[in-house]
Amino acid sequence: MEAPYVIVVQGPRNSGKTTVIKSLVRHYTRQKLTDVRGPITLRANRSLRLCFYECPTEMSAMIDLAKIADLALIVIDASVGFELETFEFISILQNHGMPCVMGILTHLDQFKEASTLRKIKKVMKKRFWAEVYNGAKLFYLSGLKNDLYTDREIHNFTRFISVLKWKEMTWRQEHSYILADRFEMKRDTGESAFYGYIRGCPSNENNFFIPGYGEFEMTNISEIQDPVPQIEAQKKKKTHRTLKQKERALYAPSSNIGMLKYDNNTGYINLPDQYVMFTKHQGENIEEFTPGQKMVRELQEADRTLEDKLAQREDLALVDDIQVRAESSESEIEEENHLKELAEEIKTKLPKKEVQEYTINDTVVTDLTTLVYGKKSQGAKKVMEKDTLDSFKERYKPRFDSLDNYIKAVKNRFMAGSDYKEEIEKEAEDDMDGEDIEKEIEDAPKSEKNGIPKGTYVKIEIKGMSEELFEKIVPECPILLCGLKPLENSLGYVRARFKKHRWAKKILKNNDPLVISMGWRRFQTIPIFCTEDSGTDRLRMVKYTPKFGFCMMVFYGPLSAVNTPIMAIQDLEGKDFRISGSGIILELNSQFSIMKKLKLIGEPYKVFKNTAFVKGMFNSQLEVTRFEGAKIKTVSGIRGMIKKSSRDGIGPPGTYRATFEDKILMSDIIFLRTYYEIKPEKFYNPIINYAKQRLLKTTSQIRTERGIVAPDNEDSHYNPVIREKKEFTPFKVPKKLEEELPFKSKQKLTQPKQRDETDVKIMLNDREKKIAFFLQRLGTVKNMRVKHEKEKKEKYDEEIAKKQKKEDDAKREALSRKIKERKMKKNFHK
Ligand SMILES: Nc1nc2c(ncn2[C@@H]2O[C@H](COP(=O)(O)OP(=O)(O)OP(=O)(O)O)[C@@H](O)[C@H]2O)c(=O)[nH]1
Repeated sequence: MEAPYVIVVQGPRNSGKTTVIKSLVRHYTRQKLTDVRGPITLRANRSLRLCFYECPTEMSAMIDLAKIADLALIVIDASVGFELETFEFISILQNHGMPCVMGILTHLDQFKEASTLRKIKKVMKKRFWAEVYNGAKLFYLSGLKNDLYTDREIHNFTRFISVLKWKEMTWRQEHSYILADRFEMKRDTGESAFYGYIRGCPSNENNFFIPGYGEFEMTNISEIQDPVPQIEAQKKKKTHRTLKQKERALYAPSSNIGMLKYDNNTGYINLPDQYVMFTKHQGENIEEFTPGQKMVRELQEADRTLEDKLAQREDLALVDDIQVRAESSESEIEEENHLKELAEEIKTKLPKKEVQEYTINDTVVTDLTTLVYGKKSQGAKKVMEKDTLDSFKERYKPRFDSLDNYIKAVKNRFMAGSDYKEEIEKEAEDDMDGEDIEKEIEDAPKSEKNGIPKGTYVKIEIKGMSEELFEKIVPECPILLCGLKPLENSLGYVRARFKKHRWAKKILKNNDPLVISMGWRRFQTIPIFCTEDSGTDRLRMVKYTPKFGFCMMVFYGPLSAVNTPIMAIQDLEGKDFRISGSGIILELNSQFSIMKKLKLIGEPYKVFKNTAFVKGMFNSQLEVTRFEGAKIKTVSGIRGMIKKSSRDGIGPPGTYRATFEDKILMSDIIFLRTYYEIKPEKFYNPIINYAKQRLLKTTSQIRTERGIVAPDNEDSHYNPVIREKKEFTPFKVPKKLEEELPFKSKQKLTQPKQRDETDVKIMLNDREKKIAFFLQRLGTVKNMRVKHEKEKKEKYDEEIAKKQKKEDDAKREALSRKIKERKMKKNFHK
């Protein structure tokens, strides 16, 4: 049986998480929640039970809930857009197994224009798909009605939930856990009890780990009545699909449902006025009441207890032990007959010997609980009558010499202990065949071996949680009781593949503390980043995580199985994107050897042929002796070996003699590559929920807090490297030698033509050739058209110019004629 599926409703502040849960609860149960706190379990339909949990924005709660969510509802306020919490939560989900995810877009009523709304929906959907996966479901809740989302939209939404394919996750299948929906503390014994469904795998834990609180020893686990039992288990026949009103169930002990309210230790019944039936009203007529109501009213009006009343009556008394001798009534006889029939039936199925002990004795009436478990039962007491007991003893004399032995034998029958197994095995030799025994042995210890099955509602009592600690538990933050595997209880070193999150602002620095979420645990540790040198098994330390790629991370902490995902956070309460990176466990070990690369640099002191004295690499003769035989190299690539420390007088202390494969230059730099082993810090600090925790700070956090400037090392500055161009003397080949050389190696008078690098010949396929040819033709047509138009325009311009010229000539002629005429007139007057 599956426990109710956990639906985590997550979103930034005021995005509408509470309203979504309230609307869903109203849809499923027709009940109104006044506040939303802790897990809310309800029956969605005949075969589906759901448990809603509103996720707070605290990182710890987000991590814990992401680990147990079967469906994550991500509520996004469309009027604000995507916020960091949403991205963080999606990241955490992806890291811890990625359950089903659905998005809900709220506050859409704030967009008045339809076109804007359409655009917003489109943009948000695209972004959501990019973050989650292509095709992820995103719902639009377009507004409120009576402070809840509209029935139609919620109805459509729930249809998707009811047909959802719930994912199975490896981590959960291997671990059992409980999301506590109620908790209480027995102050006298100091034991605290947590109630919830067993999830994941069957539980057979002795200890439970509560993330944020620590590990506690379990004192008792008991199955109790399921507050929202599954209907299918009760009724096999399916009569209807939808739930009847009385089949709707809601269990939300931390929320206020109106009728029931629990605080840490007490439960209250809060009855609305319309349901108050038996409170006395003024002027009521008792004669109109039903007989039942009358009896209640009489009891309410009684002024003395039954005991007081009896005390006054001498003829009556209460007795503690009542001996019962059953008078055989008709129905009892019938029942006995039935039992006899049953016994006969058993006899035919079981071996004779086995049945003998259990033959139903119609005269034996006894308290089985006392007989079997040695405790007195709380119900009515029945005792064995003496004469019956004698006949009982008589009957079993041959097999059991005393009643005690018989009782012991019967007890053994009820216990899955060794006695039982031994006896069965012994009997099997006599008269049972092998198959039956195997089956019985298998059946007997099953409940012990496999634990309490998942989906069972249990009460878990633990000890060791102080009252002070218990007071700190609030239903708003999830309380998980997680089972741990033996490996997960031990500490050691973990090697993981790690990648900085692309949104983490800064690359992570070696030895800076990190909060790691791994398995059920959250803890702070000091990691060392390293890479695996290619071709070797060496782990080489790197100072920072790469900006984009993967690297290794080694840290100390509680162990988890290989391939368990991990997630790292540097600042739990930071304002920027809080997730620093993620990875996966590759290896567990008691120690890892990480090497730090060291490059020692020296320069030649004196150079002989292939031998040179090198100074500046070491400071003393002793240092040199440790490195005798080590390989060295010059920057120009000439390899060599350290031979011996130089004799006194040659060079400064630490100078040594080395041989090279070629003669080195005085200007060469010689370097020696060595490795220095470093050990990761043995630091592990579990994250707690119940108090403000002192966490280790990074160096940069301390510097910022105290206003300390980072030390400025001149050597660490990046300076532009300016290299003078070296002029080499031209290479001369003696004339005689050149004459003997083949033509290929002779110096050429003309240099070969330099190929233009940009001139790359493109090989076209047939289709591309066709396209190119077509484009070329189009180009020709276009060019012709342009040419034609140009000619036409030139012609037109020419004509216009000609016309203009003609007009100008005519004007000029007319003007000159006029001038001539005036002159002639003047001359005539003279
Ligand atoms: N106009 C409008 N208001 C909404 C919508 N959804 C929620 N609200 C309002 O937004 C406010 C916050 O809603 P809640 O459901 O309390 O949001 P929450 O995410 O639970 O808030 P916290 O619990 O404070 O983080 C309430 O006043 C709601 O009535 C919506 O779709 N449209």
